[in-house]
Amino acid sequence: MKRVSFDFQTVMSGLAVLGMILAIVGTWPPVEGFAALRWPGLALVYLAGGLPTAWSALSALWREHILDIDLLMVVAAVAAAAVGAPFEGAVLLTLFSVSTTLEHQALGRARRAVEALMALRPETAFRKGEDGTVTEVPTVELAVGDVVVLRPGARVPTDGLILHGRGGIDEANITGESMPVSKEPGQQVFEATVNLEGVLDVTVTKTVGDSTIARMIQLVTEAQEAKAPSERFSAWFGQRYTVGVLLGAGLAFVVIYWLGRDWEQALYRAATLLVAASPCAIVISVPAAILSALSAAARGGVLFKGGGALETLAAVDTFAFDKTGTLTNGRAAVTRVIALDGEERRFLSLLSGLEAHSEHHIAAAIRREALVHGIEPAEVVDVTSHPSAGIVGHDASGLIWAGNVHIVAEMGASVDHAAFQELADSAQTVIYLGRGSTVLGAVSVADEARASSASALAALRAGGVSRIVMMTGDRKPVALRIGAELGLAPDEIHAEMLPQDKVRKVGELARDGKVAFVGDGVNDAAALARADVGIAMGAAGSDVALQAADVALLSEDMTKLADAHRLARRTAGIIRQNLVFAIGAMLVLVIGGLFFDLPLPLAVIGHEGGTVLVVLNGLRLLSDRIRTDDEKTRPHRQPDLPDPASSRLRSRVTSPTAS
Ligand SMILES: Nc1ncnc2c1ncn2[C@@H]1O[C@H](COP(=O)(O)OP(=O)(O)OP(=O)(O)O)[C@@H](O)[C@H]1O
Ligand SMILES: [Zn+2]
Repeated sequence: MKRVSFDFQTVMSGLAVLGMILAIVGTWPPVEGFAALRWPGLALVYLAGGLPTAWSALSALWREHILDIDLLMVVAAVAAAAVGAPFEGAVLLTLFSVSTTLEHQALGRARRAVEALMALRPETAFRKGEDGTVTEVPTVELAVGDVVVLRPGARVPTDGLILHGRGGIDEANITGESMPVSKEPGQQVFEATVNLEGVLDVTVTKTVGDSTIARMIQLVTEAQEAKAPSERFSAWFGQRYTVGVLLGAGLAFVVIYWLGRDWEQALYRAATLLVAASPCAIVISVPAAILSALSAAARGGVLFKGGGALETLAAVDTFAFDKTGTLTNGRAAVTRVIALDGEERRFLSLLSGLEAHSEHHIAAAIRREALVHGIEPAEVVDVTSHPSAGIVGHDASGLIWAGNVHIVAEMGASVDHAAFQELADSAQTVIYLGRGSTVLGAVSVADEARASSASALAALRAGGVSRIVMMTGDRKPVALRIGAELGLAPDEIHAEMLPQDKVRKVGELARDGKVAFVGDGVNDAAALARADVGIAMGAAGSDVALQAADVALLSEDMTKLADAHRLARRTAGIIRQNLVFAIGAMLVLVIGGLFFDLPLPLAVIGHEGGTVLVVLNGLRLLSDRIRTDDEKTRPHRQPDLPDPASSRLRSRVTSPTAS
């Protein structure tokens, strides 16, 4: 439907240009003998350049009671023809038609930038059967649980988990990062990313319809429909203003006539004013910038759910961060295991059986610990999770629980035991496991700050963010250690917070300015919704968080967040430039039309030229460096490589069992 009208527009402006050439040849004195071409040429311009616009403007007026700005152009052209200046009117219609085509093309380019993602999907995949045979099937036929084989150089057909094999994956398509990420069994791979060197078996976790790319396309499509406040304003303004211009031009006609010019001259002046005062440039200046910025951001792995989120982000001066999985990489590792009865393996079996039911980063760390020691998780049923406290379930002998001191207190247990003292004094997360009111033991879990977090916070501060705070459900000592690594002051660190505490704190911060909250977990959803801009860690975060957020970061690289903030500010700046320029140009033309006998063709050139210029200015955002990962422009960037610290943590694992 869009496509058809776009082609129609191009053909019509082509015909208008042809008509204009005929009219020029027929009018221009040096080319004699072609005078017969003048009238058919002018007629063609009026028909091809004016009729479609008049038709759609009149039907909008009739059906939706909306006065289309384009109608002003047609009225001016007709008025020009009526006073014996059909040639000027034709110039107006031709330029108008050509510039409308250019605008369509330019905005279409911004839209298509995202649609190009679709083209990255591989058409077919190699599915491995039960018996190990491999068949090529269309990607759309893949079901959750299927195993596909990826050869080196192949694109990942849909989201999945690596079952066997390891190697580097180029994720630039969806995260904008040029640095390959090395992956091993158990890690996620995303649709359309490229497997570089390994042979991988991948278990499908999402069908093509639900995959990362499908989600991106959906988000961007929604974004294009959710209009930004300034966009709504210019539409509103355009309406009121168009009526105003029509009335103003009518008034000008009356006044100029009354001042003693003949009616033809007065009408010509009025038509010039109509063109000069048309707000086309003002109305297009905002969507041109926003659409381009949204597309650039999407290609850099930052998805805005609407132009409004982009505009609000530009005004944000306070950033609140969740800790686990947001500022830290969420790849926590178990550092110590204390079983009070000395039976470590049975203890880990019970704990991992309980944590098998949790999505929390801590739970994943505990499961991994059990796995590398070849410990079978115990059977635990009837599990409920207590957000920010722990998890409760039942095994064959009754109620068991795991979590922090909150859940210990809730169960009427006590951790006043010499064996736990060392853990409590450490700067690590401590999880107690208990049965009824008895504590069975504890594990400590340590998580590291993302390599990109410190530089991202520094970049945000450099970009004018005045307050940065960290909020976590974790213990104070852990929060202080991570916070110190990231250069946060103690009063910027808030620990032991329940989900509702985070919401309250965001509300408090919002009293002195716009607040962005960045989080990933189920426990962050309410704070994400409360903040002026909620930003979720997209690919790695929970679906609940993604749902509640206004912006999703698909990249693991935190500096993309600072880039997104910079892009938002740059967009706001370009919108301001566009509005100042458009209003300025309009004032010059109107003054020229009123007091300096500005000829109609000049008014037309000024008007259409200005409109095309603001569109091109907005289009500059399309190539913003957020979508590239140019090392030269990012001196501080550090990739999130598996850091030595986390392998140090794992070094106490003595007998990793090979699969
Ligand atoms: N599944 C679980 N198993 C054990 N303990 C848990 C579990 N979920 C939460 N907890 C306990 O509750 C604490 C707070 O959890 P919460 O999810 O609110 O914060 P977090 O995700 O650890 O940190 P952040 O708020 O920075 O993301 C954890 O540090 C842990 O002690
Ligand atoms: Zn216009």
